[in-house]
Amino acid sequence: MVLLRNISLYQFRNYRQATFSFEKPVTCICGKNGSGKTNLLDAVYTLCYTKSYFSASVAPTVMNGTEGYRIQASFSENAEKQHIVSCKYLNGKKEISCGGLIYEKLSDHIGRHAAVMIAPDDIELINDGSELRRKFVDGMLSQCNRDYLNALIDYQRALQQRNAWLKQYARGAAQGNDMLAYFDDVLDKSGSYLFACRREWVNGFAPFLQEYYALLSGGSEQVGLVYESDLHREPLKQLLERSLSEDFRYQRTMRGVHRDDLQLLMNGQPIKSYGSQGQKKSFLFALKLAQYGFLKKQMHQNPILLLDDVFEKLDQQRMESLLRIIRSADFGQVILTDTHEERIRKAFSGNETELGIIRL
Ligand SMILES: Nc1ncnc2c1ncn2[C@@H]1O[C@H](COP(=O)(O)OP(=O)(O)OP(=O)(O)O)[C@@H](O)[C@H]1O
Repeated sequence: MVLLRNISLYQFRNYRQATFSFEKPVTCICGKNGSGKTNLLDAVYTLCYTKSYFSASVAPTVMNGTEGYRIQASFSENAEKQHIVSCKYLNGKKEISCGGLIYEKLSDHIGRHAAVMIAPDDIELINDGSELRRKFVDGMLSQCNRDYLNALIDYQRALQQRNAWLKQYARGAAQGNDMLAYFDDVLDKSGSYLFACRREWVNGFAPFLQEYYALLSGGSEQVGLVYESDLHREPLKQLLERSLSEDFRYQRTMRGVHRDDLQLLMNGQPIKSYGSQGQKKSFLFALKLAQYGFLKKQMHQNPILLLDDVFEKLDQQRMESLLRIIRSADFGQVILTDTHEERIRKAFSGNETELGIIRL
């Protein structure tokens, strides 16, 4: 099992310079509000995914008043085999290396180390629009399928270029349909592949979701998910041709896999509209644990589970269920944060040897 052994942060968020060790299967980062617990989890996430979980742009992750950051961590596969992963950001350029080799493209690092984060604002995955759910699926599939990641990059680039072309055309600054035909070819090839992968993914993912929901809630509700896409009815090429007049009118591409969504269902009804707050929480945790189960199966490695402040928001029964699940043999390294050290110690009483504490 791959384990994170230690991590050093330099000018990352509130850390000028700090090093932390992880010696136990479960590590709890304890400290007062604003002491940097979430930032430390985010540093671990950044080393796995090449970017922050919490900030879309890099600027907020660089310590105020400085020009860049460095995060470096040691991972071990067994007692003899260790390797260093390093992420450096300076003057607008990010560089990642693994085992001393610098990646040509940051995306080449995706899939090397898996992590799953559960954070308080994640409930948006259920309540907000489709973009977050697409990102959730894309993040998961990009981790375990390089062709998916490449197709996603191609699709997004062609989509941006097509939208820019449509705007130029409306201003009279672009002519001819050669470029449009080229964009449509790229969108068709990459988009059709994304669609096929997402359709297959739903079938593999759903059993994990159902299993973890039942374990967490102990309830009798049936949960499920439906992949919604126009491509179920029509090939992408045809769809793009048919919606072209609409695209010209709105100056952007109105149809395609960038409009796909996931319907999250409880007893056949959308959980967003019908679920109680408690059911939504259980659903969210089940989604994330299913992400863990799916990645583990596809990548043949235990992702690192990162739990930010989750016990604060859970009732006693869900907290106990979650602890039982993450301490089972299916789960590897867990790093969590809590303001109350006592709460965590109590939760682990009888299993103290599993628990390490980092005090900030
Ligand atoms: N780029 C940055 N430069 C300097 N400080 C930063 C930067 N980004 C965030 N911080 C500081 O980090 C602190 C927040 O850290 P973090 O969110 O990790 O705290 P926390 O311990 O998780 O808190 P809580 O228990 O409230 O969730 C804040 O004091 C914030 O001002």
